[in-house]
Amino acid sequence: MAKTSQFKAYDLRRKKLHTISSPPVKLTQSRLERGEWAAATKASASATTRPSKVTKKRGRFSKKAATKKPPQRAADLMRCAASDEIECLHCNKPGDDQTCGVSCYREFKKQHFVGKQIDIRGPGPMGYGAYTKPGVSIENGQYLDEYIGDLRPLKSYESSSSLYCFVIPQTCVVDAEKAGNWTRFVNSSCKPNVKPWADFVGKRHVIVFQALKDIGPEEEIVFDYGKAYFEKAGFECACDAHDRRHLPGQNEPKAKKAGSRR
Ligand SMILES: C[S@@+](CC[C@H](N)C(=O)[O-])C[C@H]1O[C@@H](n2cnc3c(N)ncnc32)[C@H](O)[C@@H]1O
Repeated sequence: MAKTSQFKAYDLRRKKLHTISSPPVKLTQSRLERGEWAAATKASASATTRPSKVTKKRGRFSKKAATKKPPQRAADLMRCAASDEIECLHCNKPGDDQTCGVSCYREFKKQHFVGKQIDIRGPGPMGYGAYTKPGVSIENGQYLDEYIGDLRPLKSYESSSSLYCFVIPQTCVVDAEKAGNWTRFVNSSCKPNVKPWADFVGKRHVIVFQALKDIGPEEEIVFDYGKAYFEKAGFECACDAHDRRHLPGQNEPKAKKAGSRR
């Protein structure tokens, strides 16, 4: 089971570090609630194998669906099938290469991830946010970290009210509402400085954040959640790239102040 602890945030107004009330809890790797997966697997198996008139007549029930086992561990779920169509972000070898595996994942984390160089600050108008620490800079193109959380069945996405979900196509939903790492605090902006990618490292599915530009010290890390996120959430984006609340991609950017140069 993934280790948990609590997040600390710096309150700029009170100039004090405080513990953010739980949830969320801090994770070092994604976690999976086995009961939830067992129930989802059972439900989808019974939906597939329920004998309709036609299937009963033919006596053909889906054996595969009936025998499908729920994942036991997060790592099992995130493992992707070896294939020459996917490339590891660390070794750049195709996924069916024997030398690519868990060591690529460990090395990639060690070489790139900047979690220790990030501060959580807030609460502010958008709740908490993630910032580079004083003196820390991140180069354009650098991978910052992996988005982790509770791994939920894909089917749960539509009915979920969580505003912390990423979908890994054909795999699962990563939901960081109750638990995750610092990336769960990354707010949305129409002027993003990072972008999340669904990719592969060491035969594992990952969602990784990559810098879109050089990021300076004490700068907020932000990405563009996209219009669909705000439509599902039922509120508009309040980022400061625009004068008023808006849906990403819809409104004109902030009007230039009188006298400002092009
Ligand atoms: C993934 S969380 C980001 C962390 C969050 N600020 C917190 O304190 O937990 C997404 C939530 O942050 C807030 N948020 C982030 N970016 C926003 C934006 N551009 N406009 C309005 N709300 C935003 C919304 O409440 C949204 O549901």
